[in-house]
Amino acid sequence: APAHPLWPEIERVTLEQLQYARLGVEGGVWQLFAEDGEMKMYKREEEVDGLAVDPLKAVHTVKGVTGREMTHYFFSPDVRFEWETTLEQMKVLETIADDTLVILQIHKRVWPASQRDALFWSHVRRVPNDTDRDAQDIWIACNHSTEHHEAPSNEGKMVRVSLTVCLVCQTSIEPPSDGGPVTRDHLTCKITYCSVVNPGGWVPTSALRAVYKREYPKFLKRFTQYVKDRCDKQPILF
Ligand SMILES: CCCCCc1ccc(-c2ccc(S(=O)(=O)CCO)cc2)cc1/C=C\c1ccccn1
Repeated sequence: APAHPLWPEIERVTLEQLQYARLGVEGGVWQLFAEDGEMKMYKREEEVDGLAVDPLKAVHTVKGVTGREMTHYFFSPDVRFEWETTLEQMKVLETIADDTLVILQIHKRVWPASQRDALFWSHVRRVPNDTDRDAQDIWIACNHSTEHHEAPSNEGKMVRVSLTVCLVCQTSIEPPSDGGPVTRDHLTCKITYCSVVNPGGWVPTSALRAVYKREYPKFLKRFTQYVKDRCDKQPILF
C-alpha cells in the first residue's frame, strides 16, 4: 500500500463505510423518504450543534452495468460535471494513486444558504467477496473530508461542509440458459449509497431538509442513468 500519510485513514474509513453500507435499513431507525422504481431512499433525522446532519442511505438496483463500471464513473473526476448538477468548480489537488485523489469541489449556492465547498479524499477499490465464492467482487467508492495544504482557506467567502460518502456495488450475473455469452442483459448491479453531510455552518433545518429531499433522489437517478448510457453497447468491465 502506498506510503502516504492519509493512507491509514483511507484504509480504515473505506472499510468502515463498507460495513456500514452492508447493514440493512431494518430496525425502524431509517425513515423511507423517497421511492422511484427500484430506488429507495432512507434518512435518519439527527442534529449536531443544532445543525441537521441527516444520515442518508439509498438502495437501488440497476440493470446492465457492473459495480466496477458504476464506481469507476462515480470516482472519475473527468466526467463529474456530466452528472453532478450542483457542482460549480472542481480541482484535483493531489493524485495519491490512480485510485486515490484529493479533490476540492465548490457547489452552487443553494438558497437560502451561503455557498459551500467540500474538500475530500476519494478512493475506489475492489473487495473480494469473502462470503459467497461464486458471487462477483464488491466495489466501493468512498469520499471523506480531509485537510490539505493546497486548499484555499477562503476566509469568510465559503462555508466548508464535512462529508463521508460511499457507493457500494454488488454485481450479479444471471447466465443465459442457452449457454450463450453473458451480455449486459444478464447483469444486475445492487447499489447502496450512503452519505453524511455536515453543512458546516448554520442553515435553517427545514430548508436543509428540503434541499436534501429534492436533490438526493435527483442526484442518484441522474448518476445511475448516466452510467447506463455510458456503458450501453460498450464491452463489459467486470
Ligand atoms: C444548504 C446546504 C448546501 C449543501 C451544498 C452541498 C454540499 C455537498 C454536496 C455533495 C453531494 C454529494 C457529494 S458525492 O456523493 O461525494 C459526489 C461528488 O460530488 C459530494 C458533495 C452537495 C451540496 C448541494 C446539493 C446537494 C445536496 C444533496 C445531494 C445532492 N446535491
